[in-house]
Amino acid sequence: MALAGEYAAMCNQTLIMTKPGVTLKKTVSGAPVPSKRVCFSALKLKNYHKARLGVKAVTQIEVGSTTTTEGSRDLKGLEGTLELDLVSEGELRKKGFMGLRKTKLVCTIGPACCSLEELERLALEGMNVARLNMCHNTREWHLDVVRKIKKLNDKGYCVAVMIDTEGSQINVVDHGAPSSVKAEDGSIWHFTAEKFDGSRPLTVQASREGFSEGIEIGDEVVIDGGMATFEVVEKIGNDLRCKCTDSGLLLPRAKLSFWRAGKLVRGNYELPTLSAKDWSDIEFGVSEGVDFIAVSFVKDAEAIRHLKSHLSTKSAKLAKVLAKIECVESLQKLQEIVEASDGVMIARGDLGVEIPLEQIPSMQEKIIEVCRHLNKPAIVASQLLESMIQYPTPTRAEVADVSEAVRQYADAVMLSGESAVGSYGQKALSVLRTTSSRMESWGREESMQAHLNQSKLRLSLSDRIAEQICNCAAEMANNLGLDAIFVYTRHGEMASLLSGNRPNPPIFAFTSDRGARMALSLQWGVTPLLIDLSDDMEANTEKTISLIKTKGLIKEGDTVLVISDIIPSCATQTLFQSIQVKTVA
Ligand SMILES: Nc1ncnc2c1ncn2[C@@H]1O[C@H](COP(=O)(O)OP(=O)(O)OP(=O)(O)O)[C@@H](O)[C@H]1O
Ligand SMILES: CC(=O)C(=O)O
Ligand SMILES: [K+]
Ligand SMILES: [Mg+2]
Repeated sequence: MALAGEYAAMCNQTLIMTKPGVTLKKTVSGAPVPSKRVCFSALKLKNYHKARLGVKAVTQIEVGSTTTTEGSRDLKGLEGTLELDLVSEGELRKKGFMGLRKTKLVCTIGPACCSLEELERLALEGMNVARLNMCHNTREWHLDVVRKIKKLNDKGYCVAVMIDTEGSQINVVDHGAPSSVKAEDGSIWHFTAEKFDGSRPLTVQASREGFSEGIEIGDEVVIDGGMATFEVVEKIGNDLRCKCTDSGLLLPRAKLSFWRAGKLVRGNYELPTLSAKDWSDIEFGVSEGVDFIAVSFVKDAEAIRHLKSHLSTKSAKLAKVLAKIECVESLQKLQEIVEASDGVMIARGDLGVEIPLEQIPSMQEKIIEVCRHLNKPAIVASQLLESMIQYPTPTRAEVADVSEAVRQYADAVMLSGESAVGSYGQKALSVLRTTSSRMESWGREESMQAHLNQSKLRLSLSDRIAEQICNCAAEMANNLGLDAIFVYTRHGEMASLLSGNRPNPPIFAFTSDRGARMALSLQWGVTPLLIDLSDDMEANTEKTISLIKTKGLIKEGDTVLVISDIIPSCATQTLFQSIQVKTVA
């Protein structure tokens, strides 16, 4: 058996392989389990071998199928509640296991969708994560949105909250008009950091004092990655006089970048990744218990490590730190940044200001690949359905862009202005949802999953065992055409490792850790559920199957693969890990 062979090869000095067909008496936390074994072949590391070889953990891999015999076991103490969010439950009822969407949906919240009713409509439409961009609006406004989302979660939704830092960027603060202004070819503009009253025509106030440091005559000022271009013709103190060389629109908060001979110029100033305002926003996020902190303009892994270690001293519930890949430096240090972070956002808006647009698609594919190898979630962001800010239908090209992100197995796709300020936010979300689902089912029908050679992520034997179990479990679930994967997980680790394999059946992750449940909201194919778990795995499985059955979401004959990273706290402190296939009786 390949699975057993792989195991034996991995740690052959510690495992004994039994012959296929040999039935081993299974014990869970010392208790015999009255489950009917249909077929059974197994590997088992016995305790005496453990002692003889000086191995700390016992690993039992069971490959076989059992029929759950509900009722044969004393179900006392198994009663409890299972928090499955309303939306997944509805989807499951309507479309069955394979109908569950795998790609997660992130919505930027703004004035167009910030009432409780509007937020609920987005939640119903499938929003998994609500993003708050700290560049915009007030602390009170953000607080109000966070509180409303908590209210929705209390009602049975499961929407995680992400804050996105402002970061150090140079953008237009004022250009003398409430909306856009056209810069005409040959017109001369004045760029300054000074505040001015609205009456000065052809003047742009930039967001940073030192914006012109290191900039020379002849350099180019590019607006929003190419919306308009100027040439610096004179420096007057810290101000720049510029001639428009490529006419176009200046939008409110447009981004400025500086170029010399086709290369991006970094001024002498070194802007910190996290400004004083960012730190204050992070304190706010921590105090409100947000689930994700997305860090803008990450230049190296150190900024991420620094924030993570700061957070670890702050509270028991750790927000996950996402690195936004949106500048040249983040591309140059991609691997180390992804390694240090809990996931990334491919922020194509600013990335397109810093690299030529034609490089964005290949960069996106590369970043997703690096993330998949390191098992970190990746969000594809910006302009996915940009035209829907104004129009009720997307362009065909936009639908193709969303489909491509799904085909590349991004964990999540994101709406920006479409939901924050657009007229058709809910409709845009529905386009993301239906497009993702269609692409996912097409991929399954055509068996397009290229099996990813998982890089060896973990160093310790027990972590590598967990990793290998998940790789094998995902392959088994696909090959056997199982209905679902049930993973019982303390902190989400095994659910995440399973997700990394992009298996066909949905992954139901049972956890008693609220933070872990929310963090899993961003992971491909995982439906996280909250439940009280005990050390008795058999009891956990029976309890969940019984509760899901009571809800009418699972029926006789359904087959589920069961794995777990729950380590019993029994006296021997043995690590118990198994793969079981259960047929619901
Ligand atoms: N909280 C908010 N309040 C008001 N407007 C918002 C808010 N959040 C977003 N917007 C609007 O939606 C637009 C798109 O939002 P988004 O956060 O994606 O982008 P951004 O500000 O261009 O850049 P970045 O994501 O790089 O910080 C913004 O330009 C802004 O006009
Ligand atoms: C999302 C974001 O920050 C960007 O696209 O630039
Ligand atoms: K931002
Ligand atoms: Mg950005």
